[in-house]
Amino acid sequence: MFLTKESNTTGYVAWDVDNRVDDMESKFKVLSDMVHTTLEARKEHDEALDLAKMRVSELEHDRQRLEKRNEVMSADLDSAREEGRMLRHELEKQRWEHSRQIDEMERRHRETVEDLSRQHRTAVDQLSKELDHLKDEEAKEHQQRIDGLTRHYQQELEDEKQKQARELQEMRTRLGGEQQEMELSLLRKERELQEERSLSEGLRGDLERERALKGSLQTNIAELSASNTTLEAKINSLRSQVEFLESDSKAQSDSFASMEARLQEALRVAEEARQKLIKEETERRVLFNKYQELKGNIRVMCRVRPVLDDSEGQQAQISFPDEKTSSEILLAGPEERSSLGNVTRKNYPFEFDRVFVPGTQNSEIFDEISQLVQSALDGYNVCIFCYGQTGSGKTYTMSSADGMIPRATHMIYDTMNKMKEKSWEYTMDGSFVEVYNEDINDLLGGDKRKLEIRHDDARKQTTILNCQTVRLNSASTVEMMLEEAQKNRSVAATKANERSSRSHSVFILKLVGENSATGERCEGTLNLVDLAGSERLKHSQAEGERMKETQNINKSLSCLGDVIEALGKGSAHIPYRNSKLTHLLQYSLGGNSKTLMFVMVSPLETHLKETLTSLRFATKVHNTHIGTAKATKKIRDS
Ligand SMILES: Nc1ncnc2c1ncn2[C@@H]1O[C@H](COP(=O)(O)OP(=O)(O)OP(=O)(O)O)[C@@H](O)[C@H]1O
Repeated sequence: MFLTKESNTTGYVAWDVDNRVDDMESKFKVLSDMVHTTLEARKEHDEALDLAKMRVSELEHDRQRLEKRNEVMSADLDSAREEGRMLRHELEKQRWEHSRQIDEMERRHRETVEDLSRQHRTAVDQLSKELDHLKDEEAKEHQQRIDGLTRHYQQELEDEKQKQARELQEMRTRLGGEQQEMELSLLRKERELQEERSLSEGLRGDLERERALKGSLQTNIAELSASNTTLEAKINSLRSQVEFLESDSKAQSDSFASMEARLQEALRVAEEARQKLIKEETERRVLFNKYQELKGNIRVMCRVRPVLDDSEGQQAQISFPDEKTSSEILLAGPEERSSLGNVTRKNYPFEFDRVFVPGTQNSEIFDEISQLVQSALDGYNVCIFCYGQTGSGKTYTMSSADGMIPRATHMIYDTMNKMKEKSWEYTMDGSFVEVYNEDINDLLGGDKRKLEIRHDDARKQTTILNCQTVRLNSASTVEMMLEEAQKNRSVAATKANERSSRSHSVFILKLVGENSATGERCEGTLNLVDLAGSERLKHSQAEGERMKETQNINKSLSCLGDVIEALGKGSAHIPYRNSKLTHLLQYSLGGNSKTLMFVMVSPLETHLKETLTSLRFATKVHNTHIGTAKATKKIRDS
């Protein structure tokens, strides 16, 4: 193929010479620029080469200079080495010289020391000889002084002995006299005790007499009120006669005057009888409470419930040996098998203030405690407990329809009404609480706020803040109150009995009496306490809520025991605050109050162990003697 004018090769057009010349020229220019640049670079390289060459010759010069210096320095080093060797030699020489001198000095020093020690030993020997001599002299002198002092003190001792013997003799004589006097005063005291005993016997007699007197007074009152009625009838008939006779005759007016005089006389006799009655009542109170004090302020009674039906199981062997005093109970313990196979039973006798056999009715029980209810009316703080295992009859005794609570309130009403004749006006307020898991709950509903215990130390009274109190002014209010309490207790548990065995219930009656004639005022409290089932003391396998309950019941029952024990011992600190129950009953347990504990006993063989535990606890309480009670009574400021 040939290039033609029409050839259309990109950037190359044949026959376009001018363009090709321009192109060539520009290429040539580029080439000449390149040559020029290369030449300049070469010139620069040449210059750099010259410079390097110069530097090489400089370095060569330096190397030669350094070599020369090196030679000089190695010559110096050689001479220094030679010098070092000579110095070492010199040092060795010096060291040898020194050690020789040291040895020499040591030898001389040793000789000096030996010399000195020889001198020292001689001096010490000399001194010890002198010391021995001095010691001998001193010892002799001391011995002489000791001998002198011994003689002197022996003389003094002898004198003192004689003096003591004389004094002993005198004391013996004096003691003999005093002993005689003591024996005499002991005899006197015994006589006084005898007299006190006969006085107490006398008091008992007095009380009996007072009782008889009271009976006769009551008959007198009845007679007087009968004669009063007759007199009133007479007065009426006389009045009509007077009206009739007032027609004016002298005889009529005389007879009217004599009748008037007789009437006045009758009224005066009636007033005298009334005054005497008031006085007798005050005396009765004093004698009655003295009699109570003689019996002791903590009393324990035992009640055995009957077997309810055959399905209850085998009956335990319980007997009541002393029918006369009704104060003993004898239990045949569980069967024990000896190694020879003989079966025996141990006997467990217990004695209390009173033991009630299974058939006893609530009315009989109440007869026994009515005196304590009377004490509450007389201004004492009284506490009646029911203690025992579940199902032993606590609730039956305390709050069944004819239990102690309704009976006590009825008796109080009757007494309150009778006391009005003797110028006593009473008010009775009741509250009902339960202590469950160390919390106090209001069994009468209340306002659901937390209950708090408040003590008034001056009045020896306790109040429960936020607790509903009901003024009990009729028998029906008590029944309504008990119903309400039972309802609230049942709400708290599926079975009412279940709850009653797990909590303590406390029925509190506050009694305030005022006598308008004598100005006397008294404030008493009657607490009726149904305790939680005591067998829970043992059941510790319970869990959760039940475990908490069991622990709280255990705690409060053992605290009750501790409080009674501390009171019996007369301890300075009584641990009332260790449980809610004892804290609540603080003023109703102890020296200033009267306490009665009922220990309830089941008649069944299966409950034998629990029965023994309950009776042992009750015996501990029975053996406690608590000091004299005092009524909260004062004469009103006039
Ligand atoms: N003296 C008695 N005469 C007749 N029945 C009685 C007597 N004592 C108890 N009972 C009956 O025995 C049963 C158990 O008595 P109660 O509920 O009073 O026992 P409790 O000790 O209060 O038990 P808990 O600790 O569970 O409250 C009741 O059915 C009750 O009526």
